[in-house]
Amino acid sequence: MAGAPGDVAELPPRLAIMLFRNRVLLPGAVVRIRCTSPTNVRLVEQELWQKEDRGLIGVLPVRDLQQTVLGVTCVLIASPGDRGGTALPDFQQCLGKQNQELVQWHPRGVAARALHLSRGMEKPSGRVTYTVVLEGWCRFSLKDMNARGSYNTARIGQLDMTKAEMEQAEKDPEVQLLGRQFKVVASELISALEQKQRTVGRTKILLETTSAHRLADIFVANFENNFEDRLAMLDAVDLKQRLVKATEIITRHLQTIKVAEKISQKVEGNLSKSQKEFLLRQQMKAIKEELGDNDEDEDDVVALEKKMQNVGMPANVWKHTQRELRRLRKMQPQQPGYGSSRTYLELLAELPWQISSEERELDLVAAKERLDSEHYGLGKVKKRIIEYLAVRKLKPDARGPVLCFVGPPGVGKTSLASSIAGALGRLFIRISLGGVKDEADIRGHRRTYIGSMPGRLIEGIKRVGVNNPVMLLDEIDKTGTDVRGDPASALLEVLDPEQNRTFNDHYLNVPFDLSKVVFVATANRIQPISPPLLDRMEVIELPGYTSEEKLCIAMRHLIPRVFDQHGITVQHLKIPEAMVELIIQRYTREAGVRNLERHLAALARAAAVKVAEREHSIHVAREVQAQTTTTTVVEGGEVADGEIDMEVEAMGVHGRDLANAIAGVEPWHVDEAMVETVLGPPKFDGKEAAERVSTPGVAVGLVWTAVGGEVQFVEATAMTGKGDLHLTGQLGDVIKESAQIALTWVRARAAELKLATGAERSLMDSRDIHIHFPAGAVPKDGPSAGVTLVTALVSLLGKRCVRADTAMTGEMTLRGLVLPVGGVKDKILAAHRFGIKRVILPERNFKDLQEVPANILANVEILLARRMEDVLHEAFEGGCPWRIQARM
Ligand SMILES: Nc1ncnc2c1ncn2[C@@H]1O[C@H](COP(=O)(O)OP(=O)(O)OP(=O)(O)O)[C@@H](O)[C@H]1O
Repeated sequence: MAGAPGDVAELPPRLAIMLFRNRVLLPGAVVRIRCTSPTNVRLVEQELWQKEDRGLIGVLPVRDLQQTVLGVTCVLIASPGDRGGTALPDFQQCLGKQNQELVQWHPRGVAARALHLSRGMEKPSGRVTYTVVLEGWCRFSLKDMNARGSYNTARIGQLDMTKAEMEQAEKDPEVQLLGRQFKVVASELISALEQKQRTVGRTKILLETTSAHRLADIFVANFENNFEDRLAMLDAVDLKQRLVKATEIITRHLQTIKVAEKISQKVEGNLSKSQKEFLLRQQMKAIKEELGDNDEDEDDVVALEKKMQNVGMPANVWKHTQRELRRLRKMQPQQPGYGSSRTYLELLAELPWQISSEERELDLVAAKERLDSEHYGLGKVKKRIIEYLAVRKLKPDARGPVLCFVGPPGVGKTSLASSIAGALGRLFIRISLGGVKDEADIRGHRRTYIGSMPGRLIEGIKRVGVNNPVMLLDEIDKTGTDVRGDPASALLEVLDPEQNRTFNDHYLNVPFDLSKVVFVATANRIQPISPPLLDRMEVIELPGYTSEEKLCIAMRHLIPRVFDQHGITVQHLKIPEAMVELIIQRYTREAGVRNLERHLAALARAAAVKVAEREHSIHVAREVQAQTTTTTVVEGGEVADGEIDMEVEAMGVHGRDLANAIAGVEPWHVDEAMVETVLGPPKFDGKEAAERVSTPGVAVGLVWTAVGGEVQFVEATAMTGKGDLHLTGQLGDVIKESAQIALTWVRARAAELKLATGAERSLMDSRDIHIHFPAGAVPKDGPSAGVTLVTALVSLLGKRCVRADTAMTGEMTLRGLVLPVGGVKDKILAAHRFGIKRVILPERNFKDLQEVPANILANVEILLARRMEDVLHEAFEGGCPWRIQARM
């Protein structure tokens, strides 16, 4: 017998029959069965095992009418788990009784051949068993059944067509169409299965190589478990009927798969978010474990959460934090945004939501002592600070004004603020606002920006770690406005007690209570501070120091502090008062004491080097001494000690120093030469004014700048031209106008002032005048140079020099009136520092003189002028050389 299953050459008229209970073998299907019942063992033995060509047997489905078990274990190899059906359709009646069992034979069966046979023995009983792999071959019909020994044989009739008949039938277009239809459904099923399991490769090959009707049997045998459907397939002898039935069964199967797929998707979707999250988390954990990754990040987040629980966040902030934490948990550390989210949460965890430093009971006497011990002078300022502290003591939650110290650099504004913190027993934090032009610097950037950060205030609060520090808003006048917003308006919110309770930093995005913070501000000038901001502060002015004050500050505060900072003591260095005075006069000309402190530090550094060297030489000298005690041998008549001395000298220590070092520590006295060695030649010699005013056309003015009062020279020169005025030296509009006024006034009074008469007059008017303000890189503005400008012009045109010891200030009008100006105290101090002995002031600035220390007034002669003529009268040696008619 040859050919594939289904290709029927010829079937024998009689076949031994094996009964398949509730199961159907279809042509092309392969099953493995284990035969243990005596009937089947005998059948296999006689019909298959003992026959050489391992012949054919008939497999006949039987339906159980009584649920008992036959001794046949049937396993469908290609479709395991064949369980069979239980329904009873209209069955061709073929009742038989066997072993007391009621079964119903199906009138059609399938001839099968054994692909494989094996014989076994049951262990305890010694009974023989067979395992047979059968392949369905072709359909037959049952004509009658006879017993042959213990099993049945049956007369059969061939149902399937022969190969030739089949080829003929396949040409039928309807068969072809049905065949194609079936193959489409079959391939769809294969693709559907392919997505789920990748073991359908063999079936796919069959799809391409096998004819449709044979495939129909194979597919139903493989994919359909239903007994009735399989029976119906067995009964479908006609090709068309078979293809239709198979298409129907396979389509149904396909639908089932699709529906099952949909359902499972739906079920998956219905898993609650948290269940899904849990599942994924578990999976992630398992993967991490598998990879050996430690769970540090997760632990970190837990630690972060714990930390947050303990910082006492307000309820709304805690809610917000929880949301953010949940977001973080869902992220992978490598994911973009993880880092920023973490940094943000860390900030939330680090902010002192509830942490306040304990404010000790305020002792006003101690506070005063402290202020006095840390700062020399500043009586009025200290008084105001004590008042401020007293109010806080009586009413701790009082919303007092914000103190704003205004004054030139180095006058102690910062250190006063830190003394306030010390007196209150609070921590101190300094926020530098110099150059802040972006509102985001105060309020932070929104987190949507890359690299966003909290503002300086929140950053400061985080740094200081308590919510009630003394916060110094340093250089509040240096905040500017540009397209990036107005920092001053953000500061308004900060300084307003009504609003700062819920200060909103853009980065933080939750309100932070700044109401417990004590704010103190500093500024060099009041003018740049916006009026609303200024309105929220109480301005306390700190003018510059006199030389005497500077001397006291240096002796009492700066020198001890500088010594301490450099690790030296009075045993190492002594700076006499005269030398400090020298430094003040010749090396500094500032309102504060910052440069003075710097110079003293330079001396201390030089002393530190000396001390270190000295200690080294003592060390070396001791070694030398130790050596000299043993080295007493004379070589070539020379004493070895001499050689050793030379060796020590080579290391940079002079014999005298060494002697000193060995004798004991001598303090190093600072003298003039030493000052010059360390600080260089003096910067100011007191002769500058005299040199500069030695030619006509130069006058000495006093101006007020951000760094206090300043001495300002005005130089004027004339040249042939058209009578134009040229101005240089970075001048603002107001000062330019002052120059114009001055020139007009002088030209208008040329005759009175006897500067020019008749023809000279027109000559003078046709000359160009050039006025220059030295220190050309420094911008200058303001009206107070008016009188100086006139004086310089009169000096130029009258060809007489002004007095070198006299400086002046004052605005002037076209009528020659001298108007009062600001910053008088600073200006007088500046003049004093400069070595100027006489100062001409507008008469109405008289009241400002009360602020000037008496020792300054004793050294500087103050001349008050109401009119320009008065100024001119005092500005030149021996009074005004010209007759001036005073008129109003
Ligand atoms: N009256 C004073 N008594 C003792 N030390 C002083 C006095 N005035 C200033 N100092 C010292 O001078 C130095 C500079 O002072 P500080 O830094 O407070 O100046 P500032 O006015 O804040 O300057 P800036 O405007 O540049 O910030 C500090 O070491 C300070 O202690």
